[in-house]
Amino acid sequence: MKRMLWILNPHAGRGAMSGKIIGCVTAFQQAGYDVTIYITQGAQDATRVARERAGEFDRIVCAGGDGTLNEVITGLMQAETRPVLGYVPAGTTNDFAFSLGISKVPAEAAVIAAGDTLQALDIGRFNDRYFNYIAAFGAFTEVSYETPQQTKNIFGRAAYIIEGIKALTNIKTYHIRVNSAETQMEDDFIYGMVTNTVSVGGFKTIRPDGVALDDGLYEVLLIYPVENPMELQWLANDLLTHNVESNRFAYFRTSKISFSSDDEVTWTLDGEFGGALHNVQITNCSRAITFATGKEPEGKES
Ligand SMILES: Nc1ncnc2c1ncn2[C@@H]1O[C@H](COP(=O)(O)OP(=O)(O)OP(=O)(O)O)[C@@H](O)[C@H]1O
Repeated sequence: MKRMLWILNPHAGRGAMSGKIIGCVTAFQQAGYDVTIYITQGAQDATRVARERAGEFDRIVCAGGDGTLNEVITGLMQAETRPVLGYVPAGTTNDFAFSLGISKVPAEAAVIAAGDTLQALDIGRFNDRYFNYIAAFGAFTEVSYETPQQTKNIFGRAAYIIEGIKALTNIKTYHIRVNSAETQMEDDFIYGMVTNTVSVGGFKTIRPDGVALDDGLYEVLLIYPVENPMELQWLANDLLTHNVESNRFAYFRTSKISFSSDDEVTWTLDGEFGGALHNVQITNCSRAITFATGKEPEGKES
């Protein structure tokens, strides 16, 4: 029999998994798996268990929100062998899962998690940590925790965030040196994000050729300071209309990028606190994780 480790955060999504476990385990067993369930006991427990036990199983399935998924992926990145990863979303937002066509209904997600539709995913290495879909800094990073599902892409997401902070008067500016093979700059920024676009709830991409989750590239968006509410409005418009020629932000794609600053910059990784840091090195670990997904994972839906 195939062996599965199911790592489950009992508190994710305010206990969203309670009452759903029988349906999920049934789906796993019907797919031919002998299931071991591990209930996480606190922060970082999912990372430890994934790292230590990955080699014992044919598949690992995570049930939780973005935070738990991030922890499991971190554990897999640190493990010697990496079994296929399945995901039963049980958080409050689940941007990442929906962009991969994974069902909101746990028993349906379990069928996908145990299924044979597989997709390689790029994983971001962020100093000695990892992220699945987004690393961001700036004044609005708390807001980005709550990005709604209808936000379709990197620009839409940023524009939404900016809409949300129009009432704020003091937007902090960060002086940062940015270095990648494609771009070197030193400037003031109010916000920045490095993201695997499609996975930020983004079914549409700004490039007609589409953006893949396994192309080894991240999209980088760095927003320059705004002086007044009118400029903030123009910035939001440029983002919403995908005006990549705008001089209000810098936008490019890269596989490796570093940020350094004299002052500490607070980052978020997949919506969780990523640290207050002077130096950040981000590398795209191309196709590092094989993920069990639903249908049509990229660029097809809206
Ligand atoms: N037994 C536990 N008790 C308390 N916290 C836990 C436990 N197990 C895991 N955690 C922590 O809970 C954190 C939040 O989980 P997660 O992000 O998956 O759920 P969520 O916050 O409800 O979902 P979302 O982030 O999608 O809104 C994880 O980062 C993890 O460290």
